[in-house]
Amino acid sequence: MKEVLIATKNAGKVGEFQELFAAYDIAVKSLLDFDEEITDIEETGTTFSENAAIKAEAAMDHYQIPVIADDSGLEIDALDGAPGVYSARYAGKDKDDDKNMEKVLDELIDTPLEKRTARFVCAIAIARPNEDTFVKTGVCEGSIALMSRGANGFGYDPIFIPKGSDRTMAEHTSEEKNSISHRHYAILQIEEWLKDQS
Ligand SMILES: O=c1nc[nH]c2c1ncn2[C@H]1C[C@H](O)[C@@H](COP(=O)(O)OP(=O)(O)OP(=O)(O)O)O1
Ligand SMILES: [Mg+2]
Repeated sequence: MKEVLIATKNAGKVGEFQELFAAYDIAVKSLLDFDEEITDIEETGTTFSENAAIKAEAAMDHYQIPVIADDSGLEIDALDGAPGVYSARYAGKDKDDDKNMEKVLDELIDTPLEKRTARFVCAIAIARPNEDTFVKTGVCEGSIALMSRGANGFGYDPIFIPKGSDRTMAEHTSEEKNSISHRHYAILQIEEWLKDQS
């Protein structure tokens, strides 16, 4: 089975890529599998696409193999698109999912349900030695719940209700999430490349 390196240290993402790439017969390795630390890659871009390319290229430069990176996050309309590219570090550098969700819920405390529209965005970059990097994006529309519910998934899943559902993403099974997620839609756009790998 072919193996692909995902330049991420987020175990939640790794698990989803493992599930989603199984359909292409591709096994997943991540930066969590290497003892040797590639120093924390700084996400200095202003868009998900820029940050995905930065992460993929940094790891590709280091290992000299094709690398995939995922930069993703939550855009909330009532907060002018925040937390956006700052999703992981919204409540501070320690990247605490619970604190991040609490901050969002606090900021939306006076915002009624119909004005809590939001979306998950996922940019996936593929960087290869001596070739141009390309980036594709997927989106999952929804809204922010009034309180956190559910235990599946990761990140902001307990406060995100996908459009058309009455459950939070964290109340969806992984199979359900993987058929509607921003990550799923981004991966559909790199299908050709994935099929060439296996
Ligand atoms: O499916 C998702 N369900 C819930 N939350 C999600 C999802 N996808 C991204 N998110 C949130 C988590 C984190 O707050 C931010 C990603 O930030 P992002 O910089 O891309 O990832 P990260 O720093 O955790 O790991 P890394 O940069 O090593 O890939 O958006
Ligand atoms: Mg990050």
